[in-house]
Amino acid sequence: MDQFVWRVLPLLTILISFFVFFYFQNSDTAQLYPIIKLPRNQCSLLPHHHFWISSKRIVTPQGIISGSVEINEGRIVSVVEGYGKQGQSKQEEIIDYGDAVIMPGLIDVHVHLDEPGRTEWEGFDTGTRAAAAGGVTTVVDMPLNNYPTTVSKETLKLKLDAAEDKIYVDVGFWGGLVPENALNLTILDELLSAGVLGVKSFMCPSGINDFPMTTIDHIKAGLSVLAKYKRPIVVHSELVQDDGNDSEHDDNRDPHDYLTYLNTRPPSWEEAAIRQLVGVSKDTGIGGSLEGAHIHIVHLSDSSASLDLIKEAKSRGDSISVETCPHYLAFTSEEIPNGDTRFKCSPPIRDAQNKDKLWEAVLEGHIDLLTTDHSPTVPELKLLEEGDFLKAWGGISSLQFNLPVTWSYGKKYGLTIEQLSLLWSKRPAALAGIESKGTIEVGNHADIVVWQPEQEFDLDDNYPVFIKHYELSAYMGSRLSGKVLDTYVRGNLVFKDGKHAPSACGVQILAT
Ligand SMILES: NC(=O)N[C@H]1NC(=O)NC1=O
Ligand SMILES: [Zn+2]
Ligand SMILES: [Zn+2]
Repeated sequence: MDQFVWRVLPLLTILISFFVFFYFQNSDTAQLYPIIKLPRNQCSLLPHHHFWISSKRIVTPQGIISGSVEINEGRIVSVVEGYGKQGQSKQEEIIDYGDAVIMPGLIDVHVHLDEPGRTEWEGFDTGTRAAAAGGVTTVVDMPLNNYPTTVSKETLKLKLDAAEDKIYVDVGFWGGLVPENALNLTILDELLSAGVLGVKSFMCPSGINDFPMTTIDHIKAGLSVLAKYKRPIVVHSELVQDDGNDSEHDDNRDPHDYLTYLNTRPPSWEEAAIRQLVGVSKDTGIGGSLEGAHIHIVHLSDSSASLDLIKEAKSRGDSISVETCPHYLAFTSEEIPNGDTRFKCSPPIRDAQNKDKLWEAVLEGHIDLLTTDHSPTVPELKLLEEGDFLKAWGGISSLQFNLPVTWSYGKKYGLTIEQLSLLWSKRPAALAGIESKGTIEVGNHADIVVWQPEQEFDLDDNYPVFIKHYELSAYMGSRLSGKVLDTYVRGNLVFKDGKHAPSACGVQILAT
């Protein structure tokens, strides 16, 4: 007997060591996303660590099912058809949402949170409260509008410090590609190594002095480093052309007329920028000199020539993608009232025919994903009273309204709930390289929005809106359908019935 034990014991020890080793190997993402930072009752409006949510409409990668999602310690541990698990008896741990939709939380990869430096425009606290209230469980913050801009590992550190203990949803960060770090690639390398998910650059003036524009050569230089890290560049794709009507210096033009502004930024600007980008993206495909890098075009507005260039690049195998924003899918230039600068953004909102074509491209899958480009400012710069489209800040504030706006306008074009979920969760997660998010699947973070597509509501002064200066949002005053009921971030119920959890337990997502 003794002899047997002595033979088996070393074997057992080796086996256990292997298990322990592989367990910790696989839990490396836990370090990236600590599930619980504070006592649960402060992070969540629910006391449970382990519970089921059920409904007749759960959006899974395999389609919509009637069933239950089991959540334990922040992760999805089972997805089953039917009510709860067999033998599961504690009724209070099943939350039955009836026919409300249970869907992956939205992932908005284009949000300007403006902190530090311009917190009076928008900040981590207000911005992520708005996200939670809108069913957005992850945002990726843009590197500009904050001061200083996020263009080095030192300025990223300022961002991370500013976000500490203020975020209600998970937040990742884009760095900025500007001439300075494109000409000194060590700075860019350090920024990427510090954890930004990729970089953002402008091919035209950004409106922010310490975020200068990049030429295609700067972008090429940046891509050589991004290829090594396998991370994307996201590009504001407008290139100033001579054909833009320089209305600012034309005294006969009325700055209160939206068309005056529209004519200053024609579709040819987007086309020219994208033509240069697809000239470079040809090397991002398999076997290309920039393999591993990826070019993503932000907020496409032109649904004609620009889109054709992107389709062509995709069909030859380039690593390239494109987003558009709800405001290009909801509004048309014909409808924008005189002097209503709430609608000013760049590229501009174009005509009704362009909007129809943009929807067609979304529904046919040529546009990969949706983002807000949530970019608020203070009333003094939005110039609503003056109504001057040429001088007002360009940026639309809408983070909290992504879901109802996309749904309200999209359903008229035949958008399905599954398509909406691909556009707002799965594909944005893939672009940002955020693992474990974006779909309701076993092992993923329990990032979930529960919403009622059929429920209508008025976005009036009685509606709880959390974005800063919400009165400047172009959506205020509209009637929408698709009300967000509850939002879970890593199993924490962070928003319910107009209220947030007592503490901000979102985590910072850093690439490794
Ligand atoms: N700096 C900034 O937020 N700019 C954004 N605003 C806008 O309308 N388009 C943009 O790129
Ligand atoms: Zn932009
Ligand atoms: Zn932007």
